[in-house]
Amino acid sequence: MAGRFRARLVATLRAHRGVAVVSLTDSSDGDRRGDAPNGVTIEDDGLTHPAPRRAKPAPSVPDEHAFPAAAYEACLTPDQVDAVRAFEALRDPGSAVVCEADRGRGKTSAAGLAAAGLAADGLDVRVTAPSFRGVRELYERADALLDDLDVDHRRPEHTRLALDAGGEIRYARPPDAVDATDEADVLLVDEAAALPVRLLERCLDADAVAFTTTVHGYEGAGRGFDVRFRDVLAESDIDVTDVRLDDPIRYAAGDPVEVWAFRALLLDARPPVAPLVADATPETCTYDALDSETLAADETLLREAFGLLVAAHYRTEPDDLARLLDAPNLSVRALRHDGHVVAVALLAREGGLDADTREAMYTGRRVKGNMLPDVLTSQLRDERAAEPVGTRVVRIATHHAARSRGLGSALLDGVRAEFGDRDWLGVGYGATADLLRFWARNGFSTVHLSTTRNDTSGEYSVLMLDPLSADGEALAARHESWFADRIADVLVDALRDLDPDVARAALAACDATPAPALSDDRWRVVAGSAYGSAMYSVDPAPFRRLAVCALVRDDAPSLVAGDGDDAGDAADEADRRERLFVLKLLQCRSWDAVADSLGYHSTGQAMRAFGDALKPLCEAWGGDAARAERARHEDEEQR
Ligand SMILES: CC(=O)SCCNC(=O)CCNC(=O)[C@H](O)C(C)(C)COP(=O)(O)OP(=O)(O)OC[C@H]1O[C@@H](n2cnc3c(N)ncnc32)[C@H](O)[C@@H]1OP(=O)(O)O
Ligand SMILES: Nc1ncnc2c1ncn2[C@@H]1O[C@H](COP(=O)(O)OP(=O)(O)OP(=O)(O)O)[C@@H](O)[C@H]1O
Repeated sequence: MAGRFRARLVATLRAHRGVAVVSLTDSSDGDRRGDAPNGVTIEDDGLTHPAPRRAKPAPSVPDEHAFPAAAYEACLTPDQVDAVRAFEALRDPGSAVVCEADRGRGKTSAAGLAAAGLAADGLDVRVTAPSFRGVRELYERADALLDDLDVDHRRPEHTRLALDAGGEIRYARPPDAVDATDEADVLLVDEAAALPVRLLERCLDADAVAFTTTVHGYEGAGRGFDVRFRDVLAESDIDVTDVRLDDPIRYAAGDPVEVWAFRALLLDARPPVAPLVADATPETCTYDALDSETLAADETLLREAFGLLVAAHYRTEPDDLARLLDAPNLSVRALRHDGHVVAVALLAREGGLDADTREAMYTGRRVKGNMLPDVLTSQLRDERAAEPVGTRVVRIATHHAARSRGLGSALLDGVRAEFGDRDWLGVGYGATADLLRFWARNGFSTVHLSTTRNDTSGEYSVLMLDPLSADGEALAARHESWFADRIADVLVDALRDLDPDVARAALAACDATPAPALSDDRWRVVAGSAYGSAMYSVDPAPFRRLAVCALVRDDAPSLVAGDGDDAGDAADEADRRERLFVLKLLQCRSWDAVADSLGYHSTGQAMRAFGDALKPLCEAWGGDAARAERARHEDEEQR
């Protein structure tokens, strides 16, 4: 049997009850049991005694209900009735519903019945989920219920169901849904655990919001719905109604195939329980290579390592387990405390490609398993990029009970030491300001920001490199300096909606040293605008260049000159001025929008802060031209 994943499937199929196993044979001596056709041997008929039966608890219409009775008559289980009833709370602004269930318990269908009930009341219902595919069931239930109710409705678009009398059900991708919470009366978030907590928090801006989540399965382990988002909900003043569906619909209770699928695909893999790793520190841990043979042979270790990787990522699929066990270019490294996995990294060997393959990659052929060199080669047109060999950190995660004590960094140190004979370490991930800081502190430098958003998380990806050899240095250096050169033009275009804090963090993490390189004429415009009444709008380019230098260079001065009395206030204002540079100079927003989003009292105040922020830059880099301009303005003021 080729492949550890296939071997696992076969072994678990044989070990689990309720799975029929037949062999195809050449002989015609027929079956060993009963009436199988020639050439087929039934090894196990898979029948269980008694056969699993779907319990048929009769759902009934609750005595009191706000949605039409037909919504409850359409339910298949009493649990589903309770869920639809709980969704009634959404008719009141300021409410939230959390509906939890295992797979196949009918939660998406319950949300569909509720959506129809709400829309029939004239409400606009916005539905979001990691993909539209996941909410087709919701639309089917809603459509059928509206038919039952004789409510006239149309489907003008695939993703929109509009009631003639008003009210609609409309799908939006998660990033778009959170940008438009004020456009609907109710927001329904399906598979909420598969979304980043940052987006879930923004969902709370909706008038009324419901989250449905899978308890088990990869999504249930996803980062943070239970760990962090529950706390956010508890601390908010929103009225939360919780409801849980246990009655199975898709399968019978205890269905052997469901049990087998859970086990074989590790749908319930979890990191070790917190007390086992609570005392872990870099000093108590061992750095271990978990090769795929070891993982395949040690179920507990596999569950812990895979469980941690799943918990660190929004969208895990069965393919990921197959890759972990079989992909030749992947490997797993972990820190273990008392044998338990407390931090884990999935690594890929990338690059080291010969000239022909590099040329093919350059001309557009996908060369599998080379994400980072591929982007540098095919998008950034660097045909030499795939020559050096590197280690890409595909995923890394530290147990939630042991974060921020140096374990993630220690694991990266171990990886760096082990793979020090390669040219680079690299990483690509959905950029957030916190993660950028984590990687920057670990020596990684920004070389690229993607120009399209991730459909589900709304994040832009960042690519970072940590060079380990002279070839790695050369690769990183040319992409760092190119990134610093081109980023201003990207921020005004494809990245004009990038969060300014992500932009700041990405620029700060870039190890380039761009030079202002301004002519004296241009320094006079900049200094004239810092110290006098010259206007930046007559020649924005030098200001934009200076903004990049200020945000990228390690030796850039603070944008708040002098040591004020209150260092904390000065640091806050320096942060705000950096955001001002991003929004105004790099993303070219209007003064009104900038003042508004940064909390300046007026555009005048924002403009003065802008002028003041330029002064330290003139002093550090402006030379004689800027000094002379300053002196002339000071003379003028004294006169
Ligand atoms: C490619 C990818 O996978 S990108 C996605 C990364 N993974 C995730 O986002 C999953 C969820 N997050 C995690 O698992 C973790 O937060 C990780 C992997 C990002 C970081 O792991 P940690 O073990 O917390 O890292 P580590 O402790 O080394 O550094 C994190 C912080 O601790 C601080 N720190 C480092 N060493 C110490 C120490 N000895 N004592 C106290 N704090 C420390 C760092 O300064 C850093 O500060 P920050 O949190 O303010 O940024
Ligand atoms: N009230 C209902 N009427 C008709 N079919 C239903 C109803 N509720 C559930 N089902 C059927 O049961 C199956 C599971 O339902 P649904 O997709 O709503 O569950 P789920 O809990 O969201 O599951 P998953 O997380 O796997 O998507 C679907 O195939 C659906 O067609």
